[in-house]
Amino acid sequence: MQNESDNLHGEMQAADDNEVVRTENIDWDELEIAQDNNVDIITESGADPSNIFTQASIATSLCQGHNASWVAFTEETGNLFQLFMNVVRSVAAPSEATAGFEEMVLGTQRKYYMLGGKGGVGKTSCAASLAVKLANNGHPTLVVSTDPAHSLSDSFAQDLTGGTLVPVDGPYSPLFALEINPEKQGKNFEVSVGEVESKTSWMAWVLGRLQNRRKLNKGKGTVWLLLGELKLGELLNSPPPGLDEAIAISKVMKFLESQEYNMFTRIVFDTAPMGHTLRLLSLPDFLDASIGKILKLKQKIFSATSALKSVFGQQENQTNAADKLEKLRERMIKVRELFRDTNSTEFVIVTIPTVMAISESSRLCSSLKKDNVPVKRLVVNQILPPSTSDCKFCAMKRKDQARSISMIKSDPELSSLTMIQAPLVDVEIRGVPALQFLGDIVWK
Ligand SMILES: Nc1ncnc2c1ncn2[C@@H]1O[C@H](COP(=O)(O)OP(=O)(O)OP(=O)(O)O)[C@@H](O)[C@H]1O
Repeated sequence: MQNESDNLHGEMQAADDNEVVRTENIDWDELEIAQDNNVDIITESGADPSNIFTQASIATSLCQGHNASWVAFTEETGNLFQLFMNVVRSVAAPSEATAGFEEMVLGTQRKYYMLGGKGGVGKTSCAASLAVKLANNGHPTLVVSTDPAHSLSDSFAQDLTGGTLVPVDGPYSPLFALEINPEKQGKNFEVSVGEVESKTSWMAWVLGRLQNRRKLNKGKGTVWLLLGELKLGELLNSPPPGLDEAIAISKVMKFLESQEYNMFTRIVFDTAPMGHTLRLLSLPDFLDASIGKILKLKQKIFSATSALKSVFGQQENQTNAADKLEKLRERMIKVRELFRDTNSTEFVIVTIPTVMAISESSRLCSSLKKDNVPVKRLVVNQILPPSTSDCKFCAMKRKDQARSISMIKSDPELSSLTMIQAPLVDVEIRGVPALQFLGDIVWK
């Protein structure tokens, strides 16, 4: 088998442009070699019908935007190309509404797409396939995972774990991917808060001593009281849910402002499972309250008398820590604004056709709307493709899925969204050609 595969690779690499190579089966790697070498492939797939979908999947990818073409046939049935293409068409177009991809691709001003939903529904595959499609349609694109359980590396079949932008090979326009570790960002926040806390505790102690000795007037006593009220330890011990991800997103926003990265016209976020994302949305209000206190305190301390200034020999460090927090708060406000900006941002909910997933998606949708987050599209992923010969299990599953889809249609929150139905495919969605294939089905 290994030899057969090696032979095929060699044959395709050695082939001249538009030469025809015959093979029984090709996989994604071979497909890439064929594309690179502009080789036409004839797949003699045998009479095994279970092979048809895989071959059809490869066929659509191969024919998309490349000079290579694809034909499959068996000796028994003759030319199966038409049959395969029919399968592709029926599987690729189960949806009643299209995703409105034309609108997503329109314009050169920067747009952000946040994909979110319950864990395991296919958020990452949908986000990565959207990024590939946007890049293939002329947009320099960045895809970022802020989900602590990253699967973007697996999806692109590339190591993206370094926390830096990694170029993805394949699409026509530049595509970069980034896995950002939200927990690490959260830790940096703890350090900043910790710095302020240790300094303020120390100052509180000094101020208390001074006040006891009646060296402070009433006004400075107020500063002392304020210090006591801060309770920064609480902030540290129980950081607000979603903080990690909020910081991660704000970091991305920060570097996107720099000239080096302003070429990106589409940014796709693969967000953490929806609980986190939801709580993230209320975060800036929390930060306003908590960091606001720190900032107020900073102003009070800085307007203190020169006698106090001499006491605070470490004023410089304290300023840095408070400044860091102030900057963080400003960035958080930007994230909140970004989440709510209808012109530049859209939150796409990804779900699967089960009652549980749809109920959760409905709650997510309701919260997003309440928070004024623009949400227009709902991807219902992993729908069983049409079949004429269902086993009992598949027939039951199909019935369940149909019921779930009608539930969406009558759901008060979800029914107003554009529903994009994406089929469950029988190949693993892994690597750029596979993502391109999925993208062409989902994002139309
Ligand atoms: N339409 C589909 N057909 C077949 N397999 C799919 C489809 N969509 C996703 N998958 C597969 O399902 C698995 C989970 O997908 P993915 O990682 O995209 O989900 P996720 O929602 O991002 O999960 P997590 O929250 O755990 O990161 C992967 O193995 C992926 O290849």
